[in-house]
Amino acid sequence: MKVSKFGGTSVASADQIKKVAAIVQSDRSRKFIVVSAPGKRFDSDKKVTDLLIDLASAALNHEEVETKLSLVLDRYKEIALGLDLEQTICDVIEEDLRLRISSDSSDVEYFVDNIKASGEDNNAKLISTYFTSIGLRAQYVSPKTAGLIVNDFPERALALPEAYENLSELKNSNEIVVFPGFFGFTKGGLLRTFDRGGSDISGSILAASVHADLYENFTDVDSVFCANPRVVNDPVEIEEITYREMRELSYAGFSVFHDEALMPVYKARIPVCIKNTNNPSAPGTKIVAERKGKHRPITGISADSGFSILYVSKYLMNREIGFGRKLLQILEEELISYEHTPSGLDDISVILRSHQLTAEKERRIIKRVKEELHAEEAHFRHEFSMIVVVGEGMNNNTGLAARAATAISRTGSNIEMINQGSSEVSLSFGVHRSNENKILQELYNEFFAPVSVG
Ligand SMILES: Nc1ncnc2c1ncn2[C@@H]1O[C@H](COP(=O)(O)OP(=O)(O)O)[C@@H](O)[C@H]1O
Ligand SMILES: N[C@@H](CC(=O)OP(=O)(O)O)C(=O)O
Repeated sequence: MKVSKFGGTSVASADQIKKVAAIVQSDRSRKFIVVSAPGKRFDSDKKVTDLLIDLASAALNHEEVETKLSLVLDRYKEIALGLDLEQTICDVIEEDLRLRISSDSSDVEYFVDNIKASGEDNNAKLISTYFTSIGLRAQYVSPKTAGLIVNDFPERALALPEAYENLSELKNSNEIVVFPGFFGFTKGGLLRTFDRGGSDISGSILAASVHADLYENFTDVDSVFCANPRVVNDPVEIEEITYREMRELSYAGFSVFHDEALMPVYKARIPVCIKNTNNPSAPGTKIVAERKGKHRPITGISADSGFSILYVSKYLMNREIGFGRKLLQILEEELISYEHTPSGLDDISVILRSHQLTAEKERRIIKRVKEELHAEEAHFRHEFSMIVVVGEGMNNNTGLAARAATAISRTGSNIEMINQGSSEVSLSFGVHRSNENKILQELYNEFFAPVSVG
């Protein structure tokens, strides 16, 4: 049996949801359907999740909410109309949203998560109503009743082990289960959402829980490409990719599949297939434990912005026992996680995601590093991107790092940091954000573009 997740673009309009229904009808093993909130219908459109975030912030600031509420409700109304559904489902959605907006907002994080999650929750209700209306035996299942238990981390919750046991009960369902993605509940019953794009995570948890034969992730592209198709024109399609490779790539920019969605299916050894709702007969990309046959040393190149570098230098740092630990502890106490720590004899750089910083946090960190660690120099630099070259074949291939560095130098860009992942499937370059796209293009030309002879 299969768990099939349909992303925001796949459920953005009535026509898209009709395609989803046809996909479900065409294969009886598609028993678990995980859905996102309605996404973008066209490039300049707004995702319902973003409309809901605007709505939550207006409510929190005691601003007028009716206009923002209508923007959300109109999306569902349009979909319901296009699917010939009765008004009742829109009334259910409106009542639900009004309840969420008028709820106690003293716990701001809970209030925002609760409104954000309504996007998938109400869409799942609507889609199961539509499935039933066309004769499919389907039921909406709430993550609360099903027991998708998560930790108490607002906006970035993680599933707890008991979630898998609870969800495994759904295996016995005689009907198609329509399950909203993106959120779960703490042991105390509080709703918490996953990271943005987290419906992929819900699908993966469900697939691992019910021991699915396949986890299908339906989106709006025929496959995962070896580079972002929004930057590189017509990139090579990836037929098969390993969990390790996909984790590295999706972590650093392949937004097509959330990196946290890999762990549950990886542990349960469930293959994943990324497919296109708009072209379901295309084979898609398979994510597997091991690839067979011959393949290129490089599988993909990703790029992601939003990184900062904390640079610290102190003469004889290499001789000082515990320097690195103390430095990282200062970050830990500011609730900051880090990505890489390239170092020299007398200096160290800590690469981290900029969204975790505030001006106040930066000031405190620099002060402590100078006063407590007696660093001679400590400062933050911002606006960096990470370019990650990934491939299982990299460790048997000498010269790849040199080829990549030479390609980057052809763009005239400076490399701020190089890190060869200890897993030996990745090589990361820290570069200034303004150079990100031209570097990605040049690396693509180096490793993937066909060489013309003659
Ligand atoms: N390497 C890549 N391969 C395929 N798609 C990619 C890649 N990198 C970025 N994307 C983007 O990811 C998009 C699909 O992800 P997303 O917008 O989250 O879809 P969904 O709404 O289905 O969840 C594609 O439209 C594409 O622009
Ligand atoms: N709707 C949520 C969760 C999600 O997974 O969406 P999508 O499938 O559109 O990436 C978001 O926008 O973050």
